[in-house]
Amino acid sequence: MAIFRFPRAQGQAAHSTGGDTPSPGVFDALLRLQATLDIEELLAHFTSLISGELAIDGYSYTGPQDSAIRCQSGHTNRHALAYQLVVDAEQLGELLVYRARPFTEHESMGLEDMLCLLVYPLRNALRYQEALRTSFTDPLTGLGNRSNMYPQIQREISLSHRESRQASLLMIDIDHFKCINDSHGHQSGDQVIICIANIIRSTVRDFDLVFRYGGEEFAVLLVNTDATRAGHVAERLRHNVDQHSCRMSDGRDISPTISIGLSALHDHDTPQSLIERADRALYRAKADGRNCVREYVS
Ligand SMILES: Nc1nc2c(ncn2[C@@H]2O[C@H](COP(=O)(O)OP(=O)(O)OP(=O)(O)O)[C@@H](O)[C@H]2O)c(=O)[nH]1
Repeated sequence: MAIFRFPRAQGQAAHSTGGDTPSPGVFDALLRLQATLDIEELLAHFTSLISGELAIDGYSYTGPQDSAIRCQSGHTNRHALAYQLVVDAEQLGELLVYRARPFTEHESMGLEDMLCLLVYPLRNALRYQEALRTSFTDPLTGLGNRSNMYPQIQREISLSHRESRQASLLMIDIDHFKCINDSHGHQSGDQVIICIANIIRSTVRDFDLVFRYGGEEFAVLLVNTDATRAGHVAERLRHNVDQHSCRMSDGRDISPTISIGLSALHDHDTPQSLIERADRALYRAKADGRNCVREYVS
């Protein structure tokens, strides 16, 4: 894979001979590339821009490490041009374009000229996506945060209604967490929150939605799960936490417990009404002595 660095070093100047003033077509393409922060849309503009010079069958793009960004369009084929994109030493991921016929030297030089138009808009789009991701993520646990939770639950409610499937919500609270903070310190409290978040994530399925609701409280939307099955999941989760000791960085172990409130999705639920019922069930679990699961009953 070639490394495409921008700005280019001297001697690697653009290959085109058209002078410094961009042609109206290139200027127009530049405007379109700069008008979007959506990576898929950006790459679609870019591939339509290069298609005048270079017939390709498809492309694939992988964002920088840890970004989980993957886009592809069309199909792969026998021959590929592959570039690792770097701008001002910042890694922007890898782009591959495919087709059946081999690429000529002239075509690969042409593509490299076009990549000069892509890299800054791509960097802007990646930074924007990262800012979005950060604003929706709880920095302590890496789970979705509360502002991420409402739109995601709303989306899942709509899907569940449309596809006539069930869903259930668990509200989870660490018991006597104030005592943990008071006896072991706030930092250990944070480590307990991380430990519980990890147990929750590893107990539920990958496509269930897990959020840190705030403080020592979590919410889990169990997708395609009725109240009976949600009760089993909640009990397994409670049991897993009860049986686990959280190892602190100073070597001490803390053994927290959790209380769980459960509510199944109703026909006319909003995220708020579903959360409110699960919260009431959670209060009942606390009132019943903690370290237990309670389902909302009207
Ligand atoms: N370490 C740490 N503590 C937090 C965080 N967020 C909230 N807390 C603390 O969590 C504690 C919650 O206490 P309470 O709401 O009284 O609940 P509790 O002690 O768990 O009691 P029950 O829920 O009734 O079992 C408070 O002392 C908060 O300051 C956090 O991010 N880290």
